[in-house]
Amino acid sequence: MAQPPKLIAWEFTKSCNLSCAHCRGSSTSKMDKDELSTGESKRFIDEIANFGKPILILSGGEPLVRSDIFEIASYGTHKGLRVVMATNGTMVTSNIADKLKRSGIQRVSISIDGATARTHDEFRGMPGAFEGALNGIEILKNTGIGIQINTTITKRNIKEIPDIFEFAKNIGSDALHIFMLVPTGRGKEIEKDEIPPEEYEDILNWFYEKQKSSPIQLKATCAPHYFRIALQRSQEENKNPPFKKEGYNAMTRGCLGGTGFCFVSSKGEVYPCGYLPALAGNIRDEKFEEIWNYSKVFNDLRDVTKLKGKCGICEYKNICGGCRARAYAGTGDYMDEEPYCIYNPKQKSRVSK
Ligand code: HEM
Ligand SMILES: C[C@H]1O[C@@H](n2cnc3c(N)ncnc32)[C@H](O)[C@@H]1O
Ligand code: MET
Ligand code: SF4
Repeated sequence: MAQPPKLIAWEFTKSCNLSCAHCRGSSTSKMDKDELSTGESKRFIDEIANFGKPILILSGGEPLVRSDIFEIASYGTHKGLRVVMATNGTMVTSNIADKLKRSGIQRVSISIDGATARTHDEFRGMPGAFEGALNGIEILKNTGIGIQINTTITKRNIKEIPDIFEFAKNIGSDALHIFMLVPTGRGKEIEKDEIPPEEYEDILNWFYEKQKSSPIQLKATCAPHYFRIALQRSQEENKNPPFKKEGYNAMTRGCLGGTGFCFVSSKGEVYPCGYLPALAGNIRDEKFEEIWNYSKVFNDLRDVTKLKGKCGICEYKNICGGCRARAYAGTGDYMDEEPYCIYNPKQKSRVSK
């Protein structure tokens, strides 16, 4: 039987006050009537808590758009889950930050996609989004909630990443997590803004160098080949790889979709991650535990022998495994090779297609 998930990201609502260029959920201000109700949300938390004790990421859309978010966060905390929230930061007020704190939320991620207001606002589709996020960060910090900065890397901000790192340190955040643009949802429309594979390699090597002396945690999410790079580099340097196994700063394996992580949509659909539209089931029809244990897609993802192309013959397939969402976006097959990796596996045997 599979281990219960260590992390669940929950699109608590699809609705959002922004309309970012890359948004995987294609979120807008439109409210969806079919979202899980407060009661359904609590029953979902009961199911999760009876099964495991994962970190529950309340995400969206913009989770603060829903007024029952505090009730749900408190409910999760009381059931023994570590509840965190992902927000664009623009809706945070002192009152909201107090309620988040009281609901037991210990860390909140705020997305910052540029070191300047201009880059961030253009990407996030709203003038003032940068100021709003900075204001939100300040308030959350004053309330004593831990801050994580989430940054999606694209051609539009690649040159600003060192400044975003400085920014994340200066505002006293606990962590900077970088995300790689996945061409899904509205992200499909800005596919041209994906940085080329060689630049991925450069930025992830830069990231590896920085994490050696960084006072804040640096984590590359959805860049599974960071694990290959960090392993290659640490072997060259005769060092242990820089990965923690437990807690908020854990990094265990390249892609955790289906093995340690899953995504639940606002309508209760369960997916390996928010960027891979391969449906595993719906919590309205089946128990979450059954979907997690028995769905085809999760079982496929747990079996590295099913990986195709160069991922299938790669000596790093157990710790990297490629981005399954990017493979799916490229060919429609989520077990196909990761298209944004420049590494050539040593084994030259026949590549299964
Ligand atoms: C919307 C915001 C967030 C999203 C979409 C997100 C997404 C993800 C994803 C997709 C993974 C799995 C890595 C992979 O499959 O490549 C992950 C891992 C993780 N995230 Fe986040 N995350 C968010 C916010 C947070 C927050 C706020 C925290 C902590 C307070 C956090 C802590 C972690 C940890 C501990 C892991 C596990 C890493 C491992 O064991 O390898 N994340 N996140
Ligand atoms: C949780 C994080 O996911 C980011 N995010 C939203 N859509 C995409 C996408 N298509 N590709 C990569 N990251 C994305 C948000 O900007 C937020 O920072
Ligand atoms: N709206 C939040 C953010 O921008 C969380 C979800 S993004 C798909 O970070
Ligand atoms: S990325 Fe987040 S803030 Fe931007 S539109 Fe999507 S849900 Fe809203």
